[in-house]
Amino acid sequence: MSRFLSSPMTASIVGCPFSGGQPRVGVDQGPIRLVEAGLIQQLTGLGWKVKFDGHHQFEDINATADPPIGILKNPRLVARVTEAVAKAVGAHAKKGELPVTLGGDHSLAMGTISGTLDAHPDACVIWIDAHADINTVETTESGNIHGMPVSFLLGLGSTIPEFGWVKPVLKPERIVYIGLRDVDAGEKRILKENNIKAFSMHDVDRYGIGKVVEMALDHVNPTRDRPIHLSFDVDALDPSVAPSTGTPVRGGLTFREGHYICEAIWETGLLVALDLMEVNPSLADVASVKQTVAIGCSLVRSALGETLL
Ligand SMILES: NC(=[NH2+])NCCC[C@H](N)C(=O)O
Ligand SMILES: [Mn+2]
Ligand SMILES: [Mn+2]
Repeated sequence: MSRFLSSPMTASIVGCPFSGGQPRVGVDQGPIRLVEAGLIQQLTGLGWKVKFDGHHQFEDINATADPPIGILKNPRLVARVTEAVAKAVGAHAKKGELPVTLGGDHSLAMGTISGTLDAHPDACVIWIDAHADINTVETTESGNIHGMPVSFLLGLGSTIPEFGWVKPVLKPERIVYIGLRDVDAGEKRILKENNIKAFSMHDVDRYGIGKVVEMALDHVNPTRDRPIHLSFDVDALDPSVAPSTGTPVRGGLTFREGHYICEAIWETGLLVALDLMEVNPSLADVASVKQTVAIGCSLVRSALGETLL
């Protein structure tokens, strides 16, 4: 059950084979592998009506010259792809469907969250990640835009005309993080200055995942009536659980902690959009890839109502 979705409950798969927000090839194959692994049939099996008419083809966006802006890499490409994703996600959400966006790198969340907030302006965001992805144009050291989407959504840092379509639609009190353990110095400052709530792995150890999810919801959704956008970066999980990802960081969530988060968000009845990002099937050995893709599918199933009993 989700309070904001129309019946029959419809999941719209937004497949985004896109890697322009970071340097490693292969993350664009993530959505393809997730669908090949049977994700659509699995969701149908849970009782969802599933809409999927192929992965997005961003090829007409590709070809043109795209020199760095400052140190930002592929800025025009990322800007135009995320704009297209915002439109797709927004259109699904406005029809009362649940957009399930499969990445691709996490820069895509600039699009997915913009789309969600267009359809549900009072939505909050729960961001599951090893990283805060909140670098600004001023603080980024890598120039990889997948480390920056949150700052664009909040309107932090200096603006770039190429990203003019991104409106500062997100308020700092409407986002909460779980799983952080690799946060750049500049990002720590931004989190503090803007009073953004984050639960690191230290908090998960201290309180347990059950309490952390409850505290996260109390912060962004105290009266449990706001729509929820869940943005899940697979690198939030420990690399022993989900090895095939571009920026693994040890000390992450266990298999059950990751799934618990998805189950608990589903249980709120408030889910309106889901992102599953950063699965990179070209990293690590065949068995690790298979494991990571399988976990990507099972996280999505958990967020869409699969129960253990
Ligand atoms: N979506 C991700 N995996 N992000 C990793 C970001 C790493 C680093 N903080 C950067 O800005 O480059
Ligand atoms: Mn990450
Ligand atoms: Mn991320």
